[in-house]
Amino acid sequence: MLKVKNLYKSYKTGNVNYDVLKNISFDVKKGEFVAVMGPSGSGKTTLLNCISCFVPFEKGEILLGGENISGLNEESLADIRNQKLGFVFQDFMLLDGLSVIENICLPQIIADKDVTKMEVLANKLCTTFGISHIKDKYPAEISGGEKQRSAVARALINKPYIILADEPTGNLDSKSCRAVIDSFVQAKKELGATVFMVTHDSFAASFCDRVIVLKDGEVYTELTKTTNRIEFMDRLLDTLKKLGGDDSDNE
Ligand SMILES: Nc1ncnc2c1ncn2[C@@H]1O[C@H](COP(=O)(O)OP(=O)(O)OP(=O)(O)O)[C@@H](O)[C@H]1O
Repeated sequence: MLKVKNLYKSYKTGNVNYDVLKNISFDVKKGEFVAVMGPSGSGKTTLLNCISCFVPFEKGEILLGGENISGLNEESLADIRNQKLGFVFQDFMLLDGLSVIENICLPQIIADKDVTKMEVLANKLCTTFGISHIKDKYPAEISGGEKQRSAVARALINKPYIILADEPTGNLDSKSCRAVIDSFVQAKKELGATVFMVTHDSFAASFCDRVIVLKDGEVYTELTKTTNRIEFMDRLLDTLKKLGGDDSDNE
């Protein structure tokens, strides 16, 4: 579903080039729930932004559903962003002037889809994520967890290849955090969704199938859940502790 091959990305500050991503390679299979973790500054957001087609990269390849996005023009990248990617952001990015159901329909409206069909799809997603009772409310009238579940529903309405989530639990209390993670797990189980999430939160990451750990712009290690969530979280915390990062602060 997602293939990253020998990816390099640098930023130029003055005359100096800083290598931020160095020879990153990994795959995410259809229906997998994968997290990216690592210390602050290790390149997680930059990696997500490259996959999101938001920032260009110098070397390497990113394939989405088999299609190589390197070298595509801005118009094609915009199409990919709208039709093949679903986004869930830390601060929800719901439009205040639209109701929950209108927010969920937004990617379909942008893609100029049929209104009746989009309403059917949006209502189904509301049922799946248990937000039918708030679908006519506005973002200011719903809780943080409900906002995130609405954002997950919106990310899924165009049936994207993959959902990209940037710190989706970062602003939430533990109950709302759990609601968001449950909605990803549900999207994976019931809709076969593929989810790729950047997080500092080992509790959230412990619900994933696999965690890619970055250090100084390189893949330090990949951890796969083999037995149960608690054992996986212990291994994650051990690994993050060895890195000396700031990611073991959620327990
Ligand atoms: N637009 C930019 N211009 C120059 N340098 C940048 C830019 N964006 C990020 N960087 C640098 O790239 C490195 C990686 O940043 P990035 O935001 O990807 O790390 P991160 O792992 O997501 O960090 P955090 O966990 O703190 O969010 C950092 O050293 C950062 O200062």
